[in-house]
Amino acid sequence: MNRRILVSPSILSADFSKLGDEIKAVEQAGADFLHIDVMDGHFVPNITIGPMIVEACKKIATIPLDVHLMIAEPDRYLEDFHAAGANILTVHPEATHHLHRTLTRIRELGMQAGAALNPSTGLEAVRYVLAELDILMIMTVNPGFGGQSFIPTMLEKVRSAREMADKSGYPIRIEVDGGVAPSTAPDLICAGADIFVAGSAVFLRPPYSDAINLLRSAETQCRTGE
Ligand SMILES: O=C(CO)[C@H](O)[C@H](O)COP(=O)(O)O
Repeated sequence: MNRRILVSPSILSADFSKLGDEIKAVEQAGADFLHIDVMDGHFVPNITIGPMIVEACKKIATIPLDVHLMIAEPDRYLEDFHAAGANILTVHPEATHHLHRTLTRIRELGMQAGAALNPSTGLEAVRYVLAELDILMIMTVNPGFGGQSFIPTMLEKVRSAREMADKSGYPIRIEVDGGVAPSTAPDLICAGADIFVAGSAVFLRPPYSDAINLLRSAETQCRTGE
């Protein structure tokens, strides 16, 4: 297991009254990406932020913006999020009729393409688009809210996703989102995850550098079986 673990703090758990400072703080604490959860109150029950806020984040952040679209008909907004400064754009196959076309367009625009699977969605949803994928995100909670409990059966799904990605021969990263914490991180790394989205485990556990290092150090526990 030689993959470097990347940490993508989710600003959903940040203090929005001082978002700029929060972004600078997680960057200084060693975050690899900045995770931005876009929710439309339709595909998921919650409503969060749109391209305008992504654009504002881009003015502050120097690390890549990892934008997760939890919205219906994401194809309508790919250009907007690209213009706003997204570096990675992740969509849900459950929300688009033509995933292959969506992923292709994301890459054409110059962004990395991600597909996120709800807990109940099987890996078959992405099997035939692996060539178009940079990141496969396994949702380890039902999308919509921060601070939910990790769904234990998702571990097996992460393992199968890693196997499928490795067999494909494409350099696909496995990102996990939801309930990622020091208690769940070692098993997730052992199962093959290499990008951690973490909202409450970072923003609600200052100092942020300790929180991020704690998640990364789970790698050692996996290697040694501690
Ligand atoms: O997509 C999400 C929820 O739908 C999130 O990224 C969420 O912010 C993760 O939060 P936590 O780390 O607190 O579980």
